[in-house]
Amino acid sequence: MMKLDLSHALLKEDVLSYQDVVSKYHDQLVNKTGKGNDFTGWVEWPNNYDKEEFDRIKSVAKDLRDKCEVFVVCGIGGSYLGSRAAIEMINGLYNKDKVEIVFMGNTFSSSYIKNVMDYIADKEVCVNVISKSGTTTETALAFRLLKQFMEEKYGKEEASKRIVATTDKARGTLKAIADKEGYETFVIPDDIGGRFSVITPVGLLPIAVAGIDIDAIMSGLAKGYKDFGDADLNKNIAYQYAVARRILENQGKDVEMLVSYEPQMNMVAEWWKQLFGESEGKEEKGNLPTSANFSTDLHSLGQFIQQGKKVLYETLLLVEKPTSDLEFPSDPDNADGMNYLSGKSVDWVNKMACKGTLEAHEVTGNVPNILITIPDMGAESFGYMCYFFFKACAISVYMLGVNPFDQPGVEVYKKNMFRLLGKN
Ligand SMILES: O=P(O)(O)OC[C@H]1O[C@](O)(CO)[C@@H](O)[C@@H]1O
Repeated sequence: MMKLDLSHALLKEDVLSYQDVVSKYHDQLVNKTGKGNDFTGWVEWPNNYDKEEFDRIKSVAKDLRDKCEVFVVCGIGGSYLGSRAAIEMINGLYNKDKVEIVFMGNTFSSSYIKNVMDYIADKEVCVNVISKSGTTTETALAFRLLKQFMEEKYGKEEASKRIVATTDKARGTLKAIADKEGYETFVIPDDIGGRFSVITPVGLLPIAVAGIDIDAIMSGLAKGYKDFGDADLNKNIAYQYAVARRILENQGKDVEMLVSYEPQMNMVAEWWKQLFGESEGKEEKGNLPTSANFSTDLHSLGQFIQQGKKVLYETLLLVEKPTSDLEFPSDPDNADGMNYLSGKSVDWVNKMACKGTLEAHEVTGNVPNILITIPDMGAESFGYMCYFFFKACAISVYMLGVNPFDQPGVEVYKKNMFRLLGKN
């Protein structure tokens, strides 16, 4: 389903020579003996997720789809990136589905928040507020505004039927509010951290409300579980990718740029950045995860990649089959001189741009390229890809000697902000 090609990665070490270290960390991950083992619930999730809750997600989503034109997802970080990534990847950027998904709670920007509130004012609205901790300030601030908006628009009783809370089973102020107001609730498992939570109700409810087949996501996840479950590096491309990242870091490459040639994959890159950035950016270690969309960004960042400081490697996240394609027309005048492409498919042009760029960056620019190819941008591929990156991330970060599953550094800004806001 997915392919990994390391032949353009300019690796100076053999990936397979890392078998012993990979086996050690694989054992720690699956036996829950490694760092942060309290947060490895995602490993077995494809087998042991709560099937009753899963069915409830589908029926609640159907209900919400009947009720609303706009579904507001209120969350930040892992509590919104995964669902947005899936929805944009699978549905595309200008989707004509009857329900529009809008994101809030991911910023303090008053301009953005007001913009959303004005936009939804005269529409039929339902809300999903999502927070594992139940105390995240961006989400809490936006949700208070949304709650008041919903109660003014629909009255308290109807509003409470249109708001769904996804949060911890017992902790946090969001759980207390949900209980008091009688909201439908979904639980974020204790042992799955935010950046791994797209495969739980956190991601699955908004994705289902967007009309996407979440059974297909879980089936892709199960296939990923099977294909990326082997400690043997020869058989596990997720682990090969994990090792290649570390080898490139040893070669002085401190920045990993995830590159896609599909604009609807941009949010997948944002999701991937949180996954790798929060997992490995600790103890002054780790690659900086960044991203670009080609060919668009070849006209901005392309110059740096080709000839700038040699700090980065590219990880191309390629799509074999586009969601749709079109044939380039001929024009008898040929005033634009583009007839050389007449009859060709636009996706073929995109793929030739990719081929030419790979050669330019790798051969002329000496920039290593890791190639990951997914078959399409469907729901099953999304689930499969999630499991690939989860496993790769865990092993790659264990190889750095740090805990992949915490994020202590994020607290520093929060502490300063609370002091300035006068919170006690
Ligand atoms: O779901 P919560 O608890 O609101 O957290 C949102 C995000 O904030 C962080 O905790 C960082 O502060 C992320 O790890 C998390 O995904």
